[in-house]
Amino acid sequence: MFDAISSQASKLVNLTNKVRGNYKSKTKLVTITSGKGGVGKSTFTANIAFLLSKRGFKVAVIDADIGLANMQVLLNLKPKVTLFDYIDGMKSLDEVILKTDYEDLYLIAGKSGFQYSNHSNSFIFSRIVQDVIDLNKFDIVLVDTGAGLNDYVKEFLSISDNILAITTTDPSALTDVYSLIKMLSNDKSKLMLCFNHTKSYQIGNTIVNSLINLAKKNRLSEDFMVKYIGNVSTSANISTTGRLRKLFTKEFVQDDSTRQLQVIIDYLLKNIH
Ligand SMILES: Nc1ncnc2c1ncn2[C@@H]1O[C@H](COP(=O)(O)OP(=O)(O)OP(=O)(O)O)[C@@H](O)[C@H]1O
Repeated sequence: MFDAISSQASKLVNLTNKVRGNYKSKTKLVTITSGKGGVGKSTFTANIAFLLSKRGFKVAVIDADIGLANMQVLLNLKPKVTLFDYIDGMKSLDEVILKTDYEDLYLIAGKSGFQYSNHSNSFIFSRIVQDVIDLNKFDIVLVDTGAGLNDYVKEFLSISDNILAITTTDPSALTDVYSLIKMLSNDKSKLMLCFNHTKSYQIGNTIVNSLINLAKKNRLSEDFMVKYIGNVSTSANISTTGRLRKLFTKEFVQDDSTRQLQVIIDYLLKNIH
């Protein structure tokens, strides 16, 4: 299934490239996902976006968690327009790119309670990502996918080469991450992986090595690389700021968790293309 979606996606990208000629946007795309729900994916996305903007990059977040969008809560916005208004042709792209209270940080909001069946899966969602890239206005676009591996998530993954997965050490989260690895190994070159609710960097490293060994044992593609890029501890400041619609990386600059996320940003900036 992913193969089919992926080959459909690359056809679409080739077609768009032809129309665009040799023009290449400066915008880099990073897609943030998780196998299991509730592991902290949206919290990571919002705070990574903020830290990137503080480092001087112009950043747009696309809330692609179709049906369960909550990025607007973390970024403290009450959007009247969402990506669906653009997809349905009711608003222009500029009209759905919302300025947040944070300098150089923009949001294209999703919509909670959206019914999957309203839109058939025909690459209408991921096209907005390509259109934002084509604007050539942002340095980095972060796409926050839903949890799990439904067709919408697969669609967003298929158009991205920089994929970051968030997991915890929980066995069910690891099982889901391994399913993600298995799927991506068919036609991607790498997955960046980081651990939330994980105090020690070393624990994450040990688990990633076990996942790599399992992949070898199951003869997944040898060209596919899983790259461990860091960990974030459990912190009461993270849950509290989330509840207050604030960002822990802004409110608690010196916290361990903020420093840990900065390490992840360092890796991202050196390795995304
Ligand atoms: N390291 C952490 N320490 C303490 N609380 C955390 C941490 N990471 C996330 N949380 C809290 O866990 C909850 C779930 O986080 P979040 O909404 O980011 O997860 P998610 O993976 O995006 O969930 P979903 O699958 O529903 O989109 C939130 O209340 C958040 O504040």
